[in-house]
Amino acid sequence: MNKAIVLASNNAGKIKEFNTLLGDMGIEVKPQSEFDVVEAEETGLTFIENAILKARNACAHTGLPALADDSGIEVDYLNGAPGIYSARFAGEHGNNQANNDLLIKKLEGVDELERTARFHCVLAYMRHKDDPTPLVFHGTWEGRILESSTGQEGFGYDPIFYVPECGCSAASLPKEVKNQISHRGKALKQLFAAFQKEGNAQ
Ligand SMILES: O=c1nc[nH]c2c1ncn2[C@H]1C[C@H](O)[C@@H](COP(=O)(O)OP(=O)(O)OP(=O)(O)O)O1
Ligand SMILES: [Mg+2]
Repeated sequence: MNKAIVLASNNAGKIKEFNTLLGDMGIEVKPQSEFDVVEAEETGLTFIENAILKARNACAHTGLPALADDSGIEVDYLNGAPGIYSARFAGEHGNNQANNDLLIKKLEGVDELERTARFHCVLAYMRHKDDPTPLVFHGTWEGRILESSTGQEGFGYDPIFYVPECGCSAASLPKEVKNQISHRGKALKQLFAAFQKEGNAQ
């Protein structure tokens, strides 16, 4: 029997997307809250390091394989900020409203053509806490920062992220559409292909 995979995230928005996407792939994950995993400190300087820190922490606490996601938004006009600090851009971790307000403020008066940005998602899958070869995948999603929020779906920076390929904000997209084309969707497709190649890494 396959062992359960722990999803090393406490972000409700991410967890929803993972449940849908992984469910479609026939992979079952359980959020780390079900195992009372204490949140890892994100002390890395890259998405890759932070994703591995989170996955390793969940493996260590549960003895199970774990999948972690470290993600964020890179804004060209701000030389890549907020980047790995996206969740704590305005100070308090996970205050989406404050983060979005600050980003809009920092881009006040900046021309549309200079508001380019992209989401990054790095996934790390570790089979056990000492796994020396974690599976690591990276997906990106290109867009630009809007001048105000629009749309009710998604989470985080979605209401201020304009998606040129769709002509609306990420938060205006139906969930299924976002999941197909987002940074997370792209990274997960790579993970799924690797699982299939390994003959089910679970
Ligand atoms: O699809 C997305 N749509 C909108 N915003 C997004 C997305 N993907 C990442 N983001 C933002 C949210 C948060 O500001 C940061 C992730 O920070 P990150 O540390 O990876 O996640 P987190 O602390 O919220 O949860 P956890 O570490 O428990 O997985 O990027
Ligand atoms: Mg985090």
